Amino acid sequence: MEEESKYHSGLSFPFYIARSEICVNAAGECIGDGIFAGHDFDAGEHIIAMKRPLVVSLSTERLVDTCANCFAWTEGTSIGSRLYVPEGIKVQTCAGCKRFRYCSKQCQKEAWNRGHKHECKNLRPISNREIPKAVLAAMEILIRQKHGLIRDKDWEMLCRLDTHIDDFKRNGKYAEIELMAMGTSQFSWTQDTFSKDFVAGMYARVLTNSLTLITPTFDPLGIMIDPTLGHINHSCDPNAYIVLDGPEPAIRTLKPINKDEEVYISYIDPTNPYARRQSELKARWSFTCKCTKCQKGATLDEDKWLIRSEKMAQKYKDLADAMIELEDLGDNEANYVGESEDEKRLAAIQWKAFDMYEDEQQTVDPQEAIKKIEDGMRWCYQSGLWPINRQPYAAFRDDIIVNMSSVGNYPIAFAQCAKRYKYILPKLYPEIAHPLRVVQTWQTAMLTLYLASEEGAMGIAQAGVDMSLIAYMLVIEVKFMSRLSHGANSRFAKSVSKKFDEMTAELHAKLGPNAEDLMSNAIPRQRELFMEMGDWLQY
Ligand SMILES: C[S@@+](CC[C@H](N)C(=O)[O-])C[C@H]1O[C@@H](n2cnc3c(N)ncnc32)[C@H](O)[C@@H]1O
Repeated sequence: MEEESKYHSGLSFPFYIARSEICVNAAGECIGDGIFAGHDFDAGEHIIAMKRPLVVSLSTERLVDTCANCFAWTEGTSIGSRLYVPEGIKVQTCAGCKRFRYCSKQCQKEAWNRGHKHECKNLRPISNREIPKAVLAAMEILIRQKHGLIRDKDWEMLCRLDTHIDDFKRNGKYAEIELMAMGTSQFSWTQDTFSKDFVAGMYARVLTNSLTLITPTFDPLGIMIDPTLGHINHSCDPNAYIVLDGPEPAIRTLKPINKDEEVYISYIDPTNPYARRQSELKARWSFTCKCTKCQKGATLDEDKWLIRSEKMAQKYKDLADAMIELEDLGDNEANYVGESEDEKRLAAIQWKAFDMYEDEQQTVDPQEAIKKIEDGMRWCYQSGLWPINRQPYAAFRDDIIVNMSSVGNYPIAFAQCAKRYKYILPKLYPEIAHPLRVVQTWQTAMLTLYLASEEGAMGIAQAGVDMSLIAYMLVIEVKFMSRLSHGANSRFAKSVSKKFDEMTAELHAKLGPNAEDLMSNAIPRQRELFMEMGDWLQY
């Protein structure tokens, strides 16, 4: 790989692929590979950075506003937290296929040469048809291989990834795989090259080995499949993560990793309770997770309730009983709490919370989503069962911030950010340069800055509060942490640095020659005031 040689010159190769002890079958035999550190790494370093994943497929909603080559998402956030996207950028539809859009002639040309020229004409007659992203990804893989556009080494590594066909046959989903594979063959015009079974295997491989394509601020854009990235195994207590800098994915370390230690990322939200993590991994990736965290079972913070199940208010016991009677909660393994009657009630209450969460996540209209999120947050809060950092209570809060911002209710979004900053981020992401902690702090900083620019900070600032200094304090934090979370040369870290420079210049102009002293004296007090704002809202 040409990109490999530029890293760690003088050091041994940064990673290697070998048999992993975590992937074992029922007989205890190692049946899978993983990625291992080629030398020692500190936290906040990158292990691999590559030019782009082998194949990417944008989700249907993102096809209209995202460049299919460099993945620049052109819709700006109202609070400016996506400053890494060049200003004024727009995407234009490919005149041939009318499906993909590009932000420049250069991007269109790169995609064309990478393989689009072999599919563009064939996609034209089906331009109005919605094609699932996994089918589009499998189509691209087959087309590129048919035309000799995938390197032998990549193809060989890709084909080594497990298809999990036997699991699909066992869980009754194979018929669906075959159907999708038929579409993949037909739309890609590769029936002459690849057998039906081979295509079914490749489609299944995409389903079980793809990762989420994300922006540098972790908004999901689609899926990516890559032979190297696809070899990284999962842990609910990962020592690494994947971050994208435009089209360039990098594996970065969350914790120090010693030479020959296995590198793990998390395929799911590792802040979820034990049973939910297990069930999600089993359903989507067909394995029973035995990572160090799962070995501790439901004993960690993610599984703590505020009170014991038998202490639940009678009202909630009654509601739970009604739910158990009405809903089919028999197969409720993702919410498993325990065997007693009260624990089963607790599982039903939790089921309802996650059901509400999944429903609001599917809701496109922000006003409607806000109503659903508020119902969900109230459910968690008023039940008296949820610690503030237990899921999905914490995840509801992330969504209320996004939706309140998108309808222009910045004061509430801000107060929720303050609560999250004070109570949730340090608990859920104890590593200070955890990429989600950094990105959410950045979102808070930009929201604060926006409010600082509004007359009277839209009525939220109280005596003594200086919103621009609070924003500055948060930007300083992100500036230092983003070097570790995203890399000093990443577009994200550079856009944060640029914002920091602009804010520094403005504050100097406003405060005069003693600006530095004035700021360093005032910031600790502003931090205290910001922390107090974390208690403004009841929930
Ligand atoms: C993206 S692949 C990772 C590479 C894979 N080990 C291989 O050799 O092809 C995902 C698959 O790896 C296995 N796997 C990943 N993490 C695992 C874990 N923590 N425990 C058991 N199996 C795991 C599962 O079979 C899963 O479906």
